[in-house]
Amino acid sequence: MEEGSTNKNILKSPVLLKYIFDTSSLPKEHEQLKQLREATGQKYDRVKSLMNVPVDEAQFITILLKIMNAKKTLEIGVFTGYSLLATALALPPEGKVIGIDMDREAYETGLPFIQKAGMEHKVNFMSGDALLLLNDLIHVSLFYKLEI
Ligand SMILES: C[S@@+](CC[C@H](N)C(=O)[O-])C[C@H]1O[C@@H](n2cnc3c(N)ncnc32)[C@H](O)[C@@H]1O
Repeated sequence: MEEGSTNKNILKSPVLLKYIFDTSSLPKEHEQLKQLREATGQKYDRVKSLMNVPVDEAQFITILLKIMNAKKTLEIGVFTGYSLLATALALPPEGKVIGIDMDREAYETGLPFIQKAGMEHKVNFMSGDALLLLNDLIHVSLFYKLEI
């Protein structure tokens, strides 16, 4: 299977997928995303590593975020942070992404690459059960009339 590809890829034609990966997706992958993906593959088994979005899907998310001119995003389920970092890279300098995951160790596996990419200032990671934390976020923002 092509590096960075999984059976979760958007494209289902293996030949077209290989062409797009070789000529576009992999050459365009940000160096820190590549390193985060490799570090995830080294720490976790193949099945668990596949929890990260594949490279083509992350690039599709990037396009959507840019078209929308997104400034604030919420990521529920971060794992080692591949899509979190792809999101942070796509946001403008003042952009913010709140990431929630109960698995802090997984987030900390990807954190050095978020830092090396200079994106840590955009990321607010919350460790815990998203169902509970989202309720807290709603109540705090309503109480303080905050725009989260
Ligand atoms: C598929 S992975 C996320 C992958 C990530 N979005 C990416 O593409 O790089 C799903 C993550 O959701 C987390 N998760 C599952 N249920 C959760 C919950 N109730 N609250 C917080 N995190 C949860 C798991 O710990 C896991 O890390």
